[in-house]
Amino acid sequence: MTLISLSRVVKKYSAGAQDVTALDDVSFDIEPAKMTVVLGPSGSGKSTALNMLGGMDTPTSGTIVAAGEEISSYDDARLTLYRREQVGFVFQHYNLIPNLTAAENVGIGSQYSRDAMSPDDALASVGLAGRERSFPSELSGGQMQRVAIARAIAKRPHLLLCDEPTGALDSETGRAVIALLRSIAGTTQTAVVVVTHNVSVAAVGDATVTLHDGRVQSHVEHQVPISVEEIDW
Ligand SMILES: Nc1ncnc2c1ncn2[C@@H]1O[C@H](COP(=O)(O)OP(=O)(O)OP(=O)(O)O)[C@@H](O)[C@H]1O
Repeated sequence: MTLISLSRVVKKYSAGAQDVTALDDVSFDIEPAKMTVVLGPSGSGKSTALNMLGGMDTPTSGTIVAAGEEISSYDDARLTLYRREQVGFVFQHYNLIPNLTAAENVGIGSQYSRDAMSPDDALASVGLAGRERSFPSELSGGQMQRVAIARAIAKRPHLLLCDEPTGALDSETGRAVIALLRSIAGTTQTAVVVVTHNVSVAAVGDATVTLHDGRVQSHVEHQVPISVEEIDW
């Protein structure tokens, strides 16, 4: 079963007098309960594809269908609801609010959700029980990223989008974060999408979509993904 499908998606930006084609006839599916890695060099269209999946931007042409709804035809108000109810976001630099505790940061991510996990439960699920009252400055990079993941999953999103989630972490901490993201996909119905330019992370996922110059260069399913210990960082 597919959670979200991009079909023949084109995204053009106007940059001064010139148009930039960030996505050029891109089609791929994202499955629930799986981790999909989106790989590609700088400028290949990874963030643009993530923005499309997350309803942060709309295509110039083509369609995006999420859970049976054509979100590419949504107006801003419906896209906001889609993001709020169905999508969790994790960023390279965590984006935590410095003067709020870990639990308060997590609570902010799910304040509009009806069926959210409590911040304490969400933090426990990422291995941070006991750190609820810590401020971001009292946490390591890996712990801050775990708080950010707890914030993203507390509302029980269908889709968890992670843009370079290990980009600011050392290899050991990065492996642990990838292991956590994979276990979230494995233990819930959440579709996890990880954007990276680290080629070795790709084989850890259930599928890898490789972009190049805004086009899908390859889409590979891994029947037996490698373990995080095997990542050659
Ligand atoms: N808002 C925008 N306005 C104009 N051009 C844009 C905009 N956003 C992206 N682009 C262009 O679209 C192309 C794809 O950009 P995108 O950020 O999706 O690539 P990326 O693979 O995520 O790169 P990186 O790994 O460096 O983040 C690039 O040529 C970029 O300059």
